[in-house]
Amino acid sequence: MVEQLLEKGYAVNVFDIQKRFDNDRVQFFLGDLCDKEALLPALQGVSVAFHCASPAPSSDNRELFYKVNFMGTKAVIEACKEAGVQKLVLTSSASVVFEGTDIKNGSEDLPYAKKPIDYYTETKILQEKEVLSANDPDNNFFTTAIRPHGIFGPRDPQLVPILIQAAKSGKMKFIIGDGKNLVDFTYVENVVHGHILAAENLQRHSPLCGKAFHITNDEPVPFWAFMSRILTGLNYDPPKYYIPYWLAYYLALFLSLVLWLLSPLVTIKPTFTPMRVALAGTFHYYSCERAKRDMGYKPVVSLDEAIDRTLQSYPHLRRAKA
Ligand SMILES: NC(=O)C1=CN([C@@H]2O[C@H](COP(=O)(O)OP(=O)(O)OC[C@H]3O[C@@H](n4cnc5c(N)ncnc54)[C@H](OP(=O)(O)O)[C@@H]3O)[C@@H](O)[C@H]2O)C=CC1
Ligand SMILES: CC(C)CCC[C@@H](C)[C@H]1CC[C@H]2C3=C(CC[C@]12C)[C@@]1(C)CCC(=O)C[C@@H]1CC3
Repeated sequence: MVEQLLEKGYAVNVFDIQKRFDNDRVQFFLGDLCDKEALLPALQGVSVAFHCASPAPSSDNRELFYKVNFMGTKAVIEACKEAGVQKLVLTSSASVVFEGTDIKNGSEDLPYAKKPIDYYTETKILQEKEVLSANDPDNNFFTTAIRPHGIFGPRDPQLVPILIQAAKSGKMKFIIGDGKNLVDFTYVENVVHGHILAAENLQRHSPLCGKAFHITNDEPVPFWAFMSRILTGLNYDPPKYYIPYWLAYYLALFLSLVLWLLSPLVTIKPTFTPMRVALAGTFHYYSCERAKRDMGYKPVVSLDEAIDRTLQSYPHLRRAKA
């Protein structure tokens, strides 16, 4: 996000809880977004704020999600209003409508999940509702939400590293379900492109005000074909045995129950959580027609090119050939 904004000639302030990069062209502010007072200096003189922070879904910490995604988002909104920021673009998630059952070409009109698959998703819903309802043209404050899905690309600490870690420990042997379920994986540059278009098109009377938009690669792929391509691209064997979806789901549920019972004694993070099994074994792809129509969105990097660039960016995860 920072790199594309700078490339387009925008001045950028970054607010984050840890400093993970150095760039002379960026003003960096260190702090917790739950602290409104800490946010204010970063927002002085700013016209657009992008709120992309969240604890990682794998942290599975209900209180932390509630504190950062819900209470923290309220603090971000208050701070934006107090500092005179005119536009707030939230990074939401397409998962706000996902309940663990198939979604095919889902539109933004699907209702929020009544039974979200985890605490992360539960608080992404609360967060999105807060941001969209804060849209207030009378006070010159405009809000919108971008809902990406399955973000991947260079430097992402989740998708490829978690997959390769699982392969290294011999856990990537099984295809969950029949392997035909289509899913969206979205290249990070397309996600960023959608955010910047949203900011540029968000203004009084625009259809973006108070609304959510899917941003995807617009090329749904079978979940297991995508995983296999990443694995083989980094010299790991693709999974080849099939396990029925419900068997995998109930095994993961049972495992999480056992680990919860053992949690006073030992903390173990399982690779196959019920949430990951649900994501691996169902259809979940979304239409980005509304973003095309209302902000002129079109993916700028194709899935093929995105996978190649991603594979090249992780030389340290490549397995040496025997
Ligand atoms: N990855 C995906 O597939 C998808 C992600 N999203 C959303 O995209 C956004 C970015 O996610 P992603 O790039 O994956 O995750 P990252 O972990 O890379 O980015 C989130 C950032 O938020 C920071 N952060 C967490 N808590 C706070 C806090 N209290 N105050 C300030 N900063 C904080 C994190 O810091 P630190 O790492 O130090 O905790 C991290 O730098 C999130 O809103 C996520 O919900 C939506 C759909 C799909
Ligand atoms: C062990 C394997 C079965 C799976 C390894 C890859 C997974 C780590 C990823 C596959 C789909 C990804 C995904 C997300 C995180 C990483 C995966 C589970 C999200 C949950 C991230 C946050 C969101 O908002 C939705 C994403 C859906 C897809």
